[in-house]
Amino acid sequence: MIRAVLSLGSNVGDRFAYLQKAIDGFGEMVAEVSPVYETEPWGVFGQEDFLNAVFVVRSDDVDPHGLLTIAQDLEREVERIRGVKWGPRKLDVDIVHVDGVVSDDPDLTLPHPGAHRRSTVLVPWYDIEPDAEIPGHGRIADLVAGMDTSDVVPRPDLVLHTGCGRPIT
Ligand SMILES: Nc1ncnc2c1ncn2[C@@H]1O[C@H](COP(=O)(O)OP(=O)(O)OP(=O)(O)O)[C@@H](O)[C@H]1O
Ligand SMILES: Nc1nc2c(c(=O)[nH]1)N=C(CO)CN2
Repeated sequence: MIRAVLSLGSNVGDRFAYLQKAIDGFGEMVAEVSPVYETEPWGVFGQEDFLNAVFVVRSDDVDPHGLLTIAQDLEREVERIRGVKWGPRKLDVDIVHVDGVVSDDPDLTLPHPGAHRRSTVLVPWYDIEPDAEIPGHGRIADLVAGMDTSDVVPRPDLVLHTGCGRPIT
C-alpha cells in the first residue's frame, strides 16, 4: 500500500474546477482532501492569485512514478503548453511526500524539494495531518509556526469533493 500527499494549484481560468478535476482524476485513490486556500503568488510576481489545496492518496495499484504519471496526464489534459517556470497555470499537481520514500531522482524528488518552504502546501496539509513530518525538515506544525501565513486565506465557500471515482472526460 502506497500512501502519499499531493498538492494542487491553479491560477488561470476556472481555478476551482481544475482542482476538482484533479481530485476526480485520482478517483478512488483519494483518501482525504484539505480545505481550499486563496494564496498570493510566489516565484513569479504580478500573476493572478492561486487556489491551493492538498490531498492524500492510498493505493495498492501504483508506485510513486505511477502517481507522477497520473498527475502529469491531468496537467496535460487541461493545459498542453507549459509556460514559464513558476508562472501562471491552469493546474499544477506535485507529489509532496510518499511515506517511506526519499529520493533525489530529478524526475521525482521526494519529499518535494520546495514543500517545506511553501505555506501554500504546508497550511492545507496541516489542516488534514497536523502530526505529519517531512523527512529532513521536521514536523509541519513547527514549519507552519515559523512562517508568515497571512497570504494564505481560507476559502470555505469552495469545498472539494471526493469519492467520485469517475474517469476524466
Ligand atoms: N515531487 C515531485 N512532484 C512533481 N514533479 C516533480 C517532483 N520531483 C521532480 N519533479 C519534476 O519536476 C518537473 C517540473 O515540474 P513542474 O512543471 O510541476 O514544476 P513547477 O511546478 O514549475 O515547479 P515546482 O516543482 O518547484 O513546484 C517535472 O518534469 C517532474 O518530473
Ligand atoms: N501561491 C502560489 N504561488 C505559486 C504556486 C502555487 O501553487 N501557489 N505555484 C507555482 C508554480 O508551481 C508558482 N507560484
